Order: sequence, then structure tokens, then C-alpha cells
Amino acid sequence: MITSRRMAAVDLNAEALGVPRKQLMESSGNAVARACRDLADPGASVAIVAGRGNNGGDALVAARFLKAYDVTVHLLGRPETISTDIARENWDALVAGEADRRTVADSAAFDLGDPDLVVDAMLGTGVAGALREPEATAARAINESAATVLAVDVPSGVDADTGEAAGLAVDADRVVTFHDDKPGLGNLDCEVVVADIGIPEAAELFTGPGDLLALDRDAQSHKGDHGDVLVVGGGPYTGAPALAAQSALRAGADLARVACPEAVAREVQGYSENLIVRGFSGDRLAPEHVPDLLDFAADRDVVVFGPGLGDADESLDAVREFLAAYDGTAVVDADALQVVPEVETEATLICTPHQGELRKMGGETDADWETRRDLVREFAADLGHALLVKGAYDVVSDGDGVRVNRTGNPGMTVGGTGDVLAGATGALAAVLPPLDAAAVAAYANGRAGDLAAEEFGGGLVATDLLERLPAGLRGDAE
Ligand SMILES: NC(=O)C1=CN([C@@H]2O[C@H](COP(=O)(O)OP(=O)(O)OC[C@H]3O[C@@H](n4cnc5c(N)ncnc54)[C@H](O)[C@@H]3O)[C@@H](O)[C@H]2O)[C@@H](O)CC1
Ligand SMILES: [K+]
Repeated sequence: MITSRRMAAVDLNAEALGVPRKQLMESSGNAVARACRDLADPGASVAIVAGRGNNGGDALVAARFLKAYDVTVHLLGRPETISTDIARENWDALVAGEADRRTVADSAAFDLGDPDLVVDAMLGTGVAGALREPEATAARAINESAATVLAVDVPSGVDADTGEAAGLAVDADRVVTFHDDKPGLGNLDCEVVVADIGIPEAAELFTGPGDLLALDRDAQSHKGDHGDVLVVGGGPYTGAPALAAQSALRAGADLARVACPEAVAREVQGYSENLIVRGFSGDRLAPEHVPDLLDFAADRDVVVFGPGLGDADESLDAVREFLAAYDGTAVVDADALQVVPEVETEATLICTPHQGELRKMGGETDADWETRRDLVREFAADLGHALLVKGAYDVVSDGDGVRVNRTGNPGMTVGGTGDVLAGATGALAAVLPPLDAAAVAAYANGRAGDLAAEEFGGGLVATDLLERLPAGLRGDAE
């Protein structure tokens, strides 16, 4: 199953892997033609009703593959209003080839005729909402006709994610849908065929520019609230919490706070005036600080636990107590990781270990990334928390989905880059589900590292990543 949102991401990733959308459209069109041949004998009359987006484009391609049939293409709208270049190129090819075609500038001009088979390619996964004109008139004519109805990707007017229609929708006999089944199609009373259109598996597995789309859509649904992130750490180390908190800001958080021992608060503040630093008594985290910390954390969107915390027994006890009582979202990093397997918590956790820390948590790893991918997914499922396991190939899983990130370079083994990643993951966890947050953070952090390496080679340092994180998140880091 794949949602429309994820499908758009995978499509962009495929393009980045060298399989452009037009090539996918050719495969989709071919699959539509195959379904037509399945439903009607050669010589039968086929009406292709095409919208102005890529769903229509798929059917325009199919027209070229149906030479043995009597095909009429109805384009809903004027050719100038076709909304994508690739759909327009396929329309132009039909015009140049003098295919039998009609343009329907307004609904009065629509005449479906009396075909044996109708191909509904008005709207696909690109839009949801009630059908406008001339689509609504065409849908009525399609539903009233005696023809067999084949829908392209999803019946027009139906939301592919829910199976619901906002009003009028095409009543299809069969749907040929692309790449993978869509969540909403199971709720429809029609036959569903899934066609492989040649999207590489890597487009789903490996993070790519498409994964950044999650930010455009989901982050906006959070209504301008881009997160109030609290970093809990510091003590033996002061740079780590400061880096994590600054990274949260660079990754889009509105506010980044650091809770650290009073003894080092001034030093942490010294790294950046953009941070809000709050000290607690003494020189390291201890159980006595937990009640206050829980109160403070309750008003934040995400807590990043661990940077620079150290592994003193009382600090680890405090982490245990905190996590046992906390029910929000937390990124757990560094020394705090080792307590996660023994804690029962209501919290949503994203754990960000490197291979050594993973082993300390009881997880297994392997030199082969595919084996590692499977091991990480299993371990995340056992833990009941998301994992972002750092390495040359980062592996991200929430126990169900899994993604592998290939951005980044050996220069990033320098100290502090893990803190930057943890902070960015925290900021993104305020606006995205754990799997997306961790995958996007790993991708963007690696892109930032690649940009820094262009300038500084193996001499890059963690603060170089901070500056380049926004570019890494915009996807213009190529
Ligand atoms: N990886 C992918 O995502 C692939 C997608 N493909 C096809 O592309 C489709 C998605 O294409 P698009 O994103 O271009 O979107 P659609 O083709 O689903 O819809 C866009 C068109 O609908 C019109 N429109 C918008 N709202 C409307 C309304 N309420 N009533 C009537 N018309 C309306 C717009 O003017 C636009 O022309 C998929 O369903 C599939 O068929 C395939 O070509 C191959 C790969
Ligand atoms: K359709």
C-alpha cells in the first residue's frame, strides 16, 4: 500500500535515480492499454476521457498502444491548459499522428457516444475534492453509459487514500493502479489491478529529494507551529547540547532550549545567543531534577535527550525516571540510549545510535547494509520505538517502514556531527511522524555534510553542518 503523498515522493526519488516521470508515464500508458485489451476485443470502440494532468497523460499514451481498436480521445479542456509538459508532449504526439480526438472546452461539447469501453483518466492521485466541469458532466455520462469502465490509477472523484468521494465520482468496473495498491481502493466495489511501471525499489528504500516533500505538506498542516524543542544534556560536555539546539533551529524549530547543569549553563549560552538556556543545580543531571524537567518538557513539542550528558550512574537513573514518566516525543542520543531497552514508556521515541551504541542497546549490526536494514527493522519493532542507526548508510525504521540514507561522507566522522543530527531530528519530529522525521534529518544532515566537504574536504567540522542544514533541507544541495 502506498499513500498519494508517499507516491509523489517516490516518483521524485525515481527521477533522481535516473528514471524520469515521462518514462514512468510510458509504462503506465502501456499498462492501461494492456487492461483495455483484457476488457475488450480488437476492433471494439474505446473512448478515452482524459483530464489535463498526468492521469490524463497516462491515457494519452495508452491511445498509441491500441492500434487494433477504434479509439476516440476526449480531452477535457483546451490543449493549452494541459498542466504538465509530459502530458502535453503526449497530446502533441496524438495531434501529429492525426489520432481521432476531440477537445471539450465546455461541458455542452461533451459527447461520449456509445463506446464498448471507457477509459476514465480525468483525475488521479494529484487532486482530491468535488469534480468540476466539464469533468462532472463527463462522469455522469460515463456512469450512465452501458460501456465497461476502466479507471486509470483511481476512479475520478475518489480519494485514493480513503476511498471516499467528495460528491460525484466515476463508478468503475476495473481500476488499473500504478506501482502499488492505494489504501482507498479496497473500499470500492470494483476490481483492482496493480501494474508495475518500473519504479526502482531504491526509490522507496533510499532517501532522496522526494522525501523532502513531507516537509512541504505535513509541516504546513501544523499551522505555522514549527516546534519548541528542548535539549537535555551537557555536564561533562558543553558543545554537544549547544550544537543540537542550534541544529534544531536550523532545521526549522521556532524555539530551542537547553536544560543543562548550572555549572555549565554560562558556557552553553556562550555558544549562541539564539539559545534559551536553563540551568539545574549541580554539575550533572540527577534524579532530583526529573520532576522539574518533566514539568518543563510538558510544554515543549519535542525533547532531545542525551547530547553531552555523560554516563554517570545518577544521570542514567535520571534518564530512566524521565522516560518512564514522559509521554511526549523524544529523540534519544548518546549515553542516554543505553537505558531505552529497559524502560517502559508511553513516549514516542526516536533513538539515534551509531553502531557501537546500537550494540550497547542490545541491537545487532552487520557489515552488509541489507542485512543491517533487516536487523534494524526487527530491533525497532522489538523496542517499539523508531531507530536511526548511523553509518556510511544510515538505516531508519519505525519497526514497520524502513529507509536507508546514503548522503554524507567520511569527513563527517568528526565530533559533533551526531549532535547536529539529533537536534535536526528533534526539530523535524515536531512536524513529521518519526520515520519521516528521522529519514529527512539523516538525508539533510548528509547533504549538509556533502556541501561542507566540497569546501573543507576532510577538514569539515560540525558547525559547518549547521550553516548548510537549511540548504540540505531545501533539496537544492546538489
Ligand atoms: N509516480 C507517480 O506519481 C506517477 C503518476 N502517474 C499519473 O499521474 C497521476 C497524478 O497526476 P497529476 O499530479 O498531474 O494530477 P491529476 O492528473 O490527478 O490531476 C490534475 C489535473 O486535474 C485538474 N483538476 C484539479 N482539481 C480538479 C477538480 N476538482 N475537478 C476537475 N479537475 C480538476 C487540474 O487542472 C489538473 O489538470 C496519477 O494518478 C497517475 O495516473 C503516472 O503517470 C506515472 C507515475
Ligand atoms: K482516473
